[in-house]
Amino acid sequence: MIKTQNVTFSYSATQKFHFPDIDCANGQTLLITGNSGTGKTTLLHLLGGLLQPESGEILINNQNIQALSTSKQDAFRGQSVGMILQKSFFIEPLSVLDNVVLASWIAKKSKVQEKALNILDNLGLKDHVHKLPSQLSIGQQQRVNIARALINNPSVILADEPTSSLDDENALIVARLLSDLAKEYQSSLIIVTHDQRLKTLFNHQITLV
Ligand SMILES: Nc1ncnc2c1ncn2[C@@H]1O[C@H](COP(=O)(O)OP(=O)(O)OP(=O)(O)O)[C@@H](O)[C@H]1O
Repeated sequence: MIKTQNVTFSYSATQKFHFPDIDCANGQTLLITGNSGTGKTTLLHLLGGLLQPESGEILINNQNIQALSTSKQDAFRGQSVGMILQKSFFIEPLSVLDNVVLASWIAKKSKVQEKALNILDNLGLKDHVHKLPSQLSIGQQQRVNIARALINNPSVILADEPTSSLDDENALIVARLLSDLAKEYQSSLIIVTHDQRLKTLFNHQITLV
């Protein structure tokens, strides 16, 4: 689960964000919407530890992240948070499979080839595991991104606009897949998006203004 209380953040003295509190249980999906510039990506980066809040608390599995030292925060997040960023960043000379295995090596110092193959298979990428990421379509690359975020069984999955570059059919497939996987893995899934197509799919929503 992930919860926040009174989280604030500023990039400058003239622009202060005061975010609504979040409460997302295991297996649940929370959709965060809002117009451009309302702070969706900023909030996701705060939840993922890429930014530090000015004040307030972020609790993952009841652990207050800010109470940990910086190195412990990094280790904790590496093991308990999976991030799916808007743009896919792969190690281009490595195969799809090796890109996913590498994510487990970085976070846990273990190489989990079988598990990576299973997840990629679940995501319909069985025939593509030995290809280079650049040989896949954008929708397929997005699914590799998802596999990489899931390889360490994260308690929390954070997805930034995971469907905005996809056509209607693939957008719905990816959104449903993410939500189904969150249920299966009992992870909390947070999706930030301005993709109106997702609004009808999820009951649990917050709109930033
Ligand atoms: N690194 C930064 N330095 C200064 N200001 C920033 C930085 N990143 C974002 N901002 C500002 O913070 C505000 C919120 O940006 P953010 O990217 O979180 O919004 P968003 O809701 O995700 O927007 P979009 O839907 O367009 O991606 C914007 O006004 C933006 O210009």
